Amino acid sequence: MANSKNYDLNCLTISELQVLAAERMDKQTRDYYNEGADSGSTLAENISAYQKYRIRPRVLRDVSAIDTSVTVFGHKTSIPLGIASTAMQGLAHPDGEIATARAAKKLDVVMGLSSFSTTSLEDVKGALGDCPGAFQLYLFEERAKSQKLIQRAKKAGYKAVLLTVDTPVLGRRNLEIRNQFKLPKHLKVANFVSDAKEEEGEDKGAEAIDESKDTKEDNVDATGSEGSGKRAPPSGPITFHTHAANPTLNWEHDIAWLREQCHPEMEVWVKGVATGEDAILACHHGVDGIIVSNHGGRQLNGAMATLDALPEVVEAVRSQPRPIPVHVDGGVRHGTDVFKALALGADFVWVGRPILWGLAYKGQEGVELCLKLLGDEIKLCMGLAGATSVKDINKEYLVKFDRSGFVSRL
Ligand SMILES: Cc1cc2nc3c(=O)[nH]c(=O)nc-3n(C[C@H](O)[C@H](O)[C@H](O)COP(=O)(O)O)c2cc1C
Ligand SMILES: CC(C)CC(=O)C(=O)O
Repeated sequence: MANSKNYDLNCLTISELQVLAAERMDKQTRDYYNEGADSGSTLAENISAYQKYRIRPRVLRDVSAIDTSVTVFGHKTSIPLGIASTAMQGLAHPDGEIATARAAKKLDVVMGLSSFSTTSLEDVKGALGDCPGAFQLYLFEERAKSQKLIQRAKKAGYKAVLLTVDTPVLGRRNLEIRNQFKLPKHLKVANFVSDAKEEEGEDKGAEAIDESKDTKEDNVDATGSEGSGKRAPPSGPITFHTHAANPTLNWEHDIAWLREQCHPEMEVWVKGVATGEDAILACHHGVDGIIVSNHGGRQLNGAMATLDALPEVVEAVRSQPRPIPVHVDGGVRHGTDVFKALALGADFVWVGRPILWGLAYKGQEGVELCLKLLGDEIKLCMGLAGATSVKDINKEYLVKFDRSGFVSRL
């Protein structure tokens, strides 16, 4: 019998964690965390895409020692899975990103931190200690603000900047609109407090970043467009509805600038690539790595599932003279999903919502539980499939089913 004393018997799977978390979140938070854009079909397909593949287990391979470690951002980490950057974790639990960082440190897992965190990037890095952190960047049209943030991330010791590239405009999230999403007054978008203070004067700082003043219209249209095609760059206090999206982002103008700001201390990654063409451009523009992502199905609904986009990105990158690492996120809910993504060529996998569910369930302990469940599942899957190290996992371990149920080798 499995050693049950190490487990939370109320929560043995990520699906159970999702249910337990849902009971603990208020409606606005639950809807904001869980929804996808529009009908949510890309969110659903991110998850179901994993069911198109089955594992071909190999036997008699001596799996008495299994090594799940991999090197990411120059650091050897315990599992081939990291914590994806998700905004405003203070909504899930009072300890917010600090609880997540402590869990990451304890289990030696890489953490991505959102620009729009409710704890400052310095405090989060403090909690992470030597554990590697990657800072997710929304590059604002007003570059000076982003430049400051990049310098702060560098000084704090983040290993990489993950530039989010799938948000030229914000996707349409209907529950967020219907709920008239507002950051509760006790929370703040912590990385921009000092900007607000400088602009508005010390006493007005907190007020200047108060998302609770968002209007319904802000939620509907984050581009500032008035329907004429003309738009003004966002101004005033930095809130996610006004500043996260940047329709001017482009390869020529922004990537070289970002590399100059970050190198050599921090790597520059692009998060949100979903095609072979863009993967090749990423290589040409000298980025250090790619995260295949569709923002957890929160941006372009109707986009391919990330697992379906992964093979063309991997193939494109491998065709280049200087291949760069390829990571993937979206829909990962079990260790076997991680195994399948690795088998399709990903070097590493990130997980978003399940971490938020862990946080909502029990703060740091809940995030640890989430990571432990996934980590144990990865190790178990490797053992049962006959793979003793992550580098050995390749497409020979998979078959794919098509719609008619036909099974093919890859
Ligand atoms: C509530 C929520 C907030 C998010 N915030 C950000 C963010 O601030 N920056 C970003 O690049 N991605 C953000 N993401 C996307 C995640 O980084 C990641 O791509 C996605 O969650 C992966 O899908 P999964 O949730 O199915 O694992 C967010 C996702 C969720 C669910
Ligand atoms: C736009 C954000 C600041 C948060 C985000 O990326 C998300 O809600 O998906």
